Amino acid sequence: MPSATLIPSLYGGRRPATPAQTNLTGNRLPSGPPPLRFVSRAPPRIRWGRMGAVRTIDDHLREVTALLAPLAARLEAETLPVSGAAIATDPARYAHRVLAADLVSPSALPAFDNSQMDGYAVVAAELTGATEAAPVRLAVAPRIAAGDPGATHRSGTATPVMTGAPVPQGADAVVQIERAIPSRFPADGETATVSFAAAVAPGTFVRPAGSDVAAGELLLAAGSELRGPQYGVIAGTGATEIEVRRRPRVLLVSTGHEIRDAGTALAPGQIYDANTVALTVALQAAGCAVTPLPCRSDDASDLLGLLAEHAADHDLLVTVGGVSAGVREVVRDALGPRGVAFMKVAMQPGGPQGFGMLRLDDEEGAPVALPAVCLPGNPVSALVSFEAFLRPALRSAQGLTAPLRELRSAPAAHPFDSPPTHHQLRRGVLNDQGALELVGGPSSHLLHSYATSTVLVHVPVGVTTVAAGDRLDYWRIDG
Ligand SMILES: Nc1nc2c(c(=O)[nH]1)N[C@H]1C(S)=C(S)[C@@H](COP(=O)(O)OP(=O)(O)OC[C@H]3O[C@@H](n4cnc5c(N)ncnc54)[C@H](O)[C@@H]3O)O[C@H]1N2
Ligand code: MOO
Repeated sequence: MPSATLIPSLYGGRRPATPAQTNLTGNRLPSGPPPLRFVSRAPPRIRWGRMGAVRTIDDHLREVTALLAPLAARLEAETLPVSGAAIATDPARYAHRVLAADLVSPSALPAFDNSQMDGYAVVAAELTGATEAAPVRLAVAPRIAAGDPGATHRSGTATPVMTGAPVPQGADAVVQIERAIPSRFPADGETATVSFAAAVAPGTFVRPAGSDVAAGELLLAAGSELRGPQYGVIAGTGATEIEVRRRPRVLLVSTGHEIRDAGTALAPGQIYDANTVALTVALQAAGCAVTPLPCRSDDASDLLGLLAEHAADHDLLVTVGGVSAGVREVVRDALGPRGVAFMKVAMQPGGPQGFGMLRLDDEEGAPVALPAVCLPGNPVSALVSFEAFLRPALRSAQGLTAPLRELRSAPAAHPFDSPPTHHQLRRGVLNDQGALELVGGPSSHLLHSYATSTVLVHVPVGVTTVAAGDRLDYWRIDG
């Protein structure tokens, strides 16, 4: 079985952050202990290559997280009604929401002591000494069903109670109907007695009031991600509305003059746009409201025109493509002179990256500052970069208590080589033996391989050869 290692650092950084550190855009990094720190995770049987000075995944994640951190203050609370009808009517409104403030339970769950079984409520002390040879016989009291008001228990009786029914005051245990003699409830109006051939411990099959959550107790902490169970327990306490964080509004601009929408005819050399769709879904799953506006031009002025029109309505710009070393790199050309830095992370895929506080004028000439994260255009590079940097940074900015995916480790199913100068994030699946099988090669155009994978497998910087059985870190990407 794969072992779980719930540590914050995924990848291993090379230098600790100091309180005075600033990032590439001049923003001061948070002081105190860095949230993501170097943890040596060298598996013993992996051969290590030479380590150069590299920008690690942790280094880059720390800076992207710092860039997005001020978003938190802008994501004010909004009220969300909670009901099955509201959720069924507008499911998108309820997906991937984050609680804005601690939620205190308005009532106790369960609200009253109730029965966990269909059976007889009794006073346990009255069954002391009951045996098959000498059963204890009690008169049957009027039946209590779920939804009936509570009753007061009379000594010397056993009260038929159904699952969820209030246990009558004074009774302290429930005996399942199967253990009663006879093992069926008397008919309506029938005067009867019931016998018990064994003692019962006090508290048996009684669900005490407040045993799940007490009134006034913390129900869910600020930063909780709301899924079915969370909405369920909120409704169960009787709460009808909650405060959630406003979604970050993300302007998603995939670039490239050769890119076209599916459904249109392609000229030679053109390709369909996979990145806009994949990243729209990925950003939505990270809680964002996404505006996908592709830029089908490699001309920086076209991109700047699009940004001038839409920047002010958004909290974050995510671009895809146009960041490497070609003749015209539209994102570099347009954003480089306006506050965004471009660099290489020692990671494959996802080497070329950009981020910073973009400063430009809107259509009316008013200055706008917008955090920008610029991902490389190869589809696998874009998605892996999203996983490694943007997803955790966005989740941190929304105050989520667990911004990172759970990191686990498992043995490699087969041997493979790795470039020692780069972290590798290979795509793979866990096989039936719990070992990691790679899917496809390392190249970053292999989107189908990514789409049929369920995990990202991390091979650290310095590793040249992985043998079958070497333990590697991985995290799931299928949820
Ligand atoms: N001389 C160098 N060339 C390249 C380097 C380098 O360091 N030196 N880095 C390589 C790496 S690594 C990557 S990753 C890419 C990044 O390139 P860009 O961010 O500039 O992206 P593009 O050139 O625009 O596109 C790359 C690739 O991906 C395809 N693409 C782009 N957008 C989409 C989309 N929306 N849907 C589907 N496919 C898309 C595009 O057609 C290209 O094939 O640069 C390397 N080159
Ligand atoms: O490193 Mo690029 O992001 O793979 O192809």
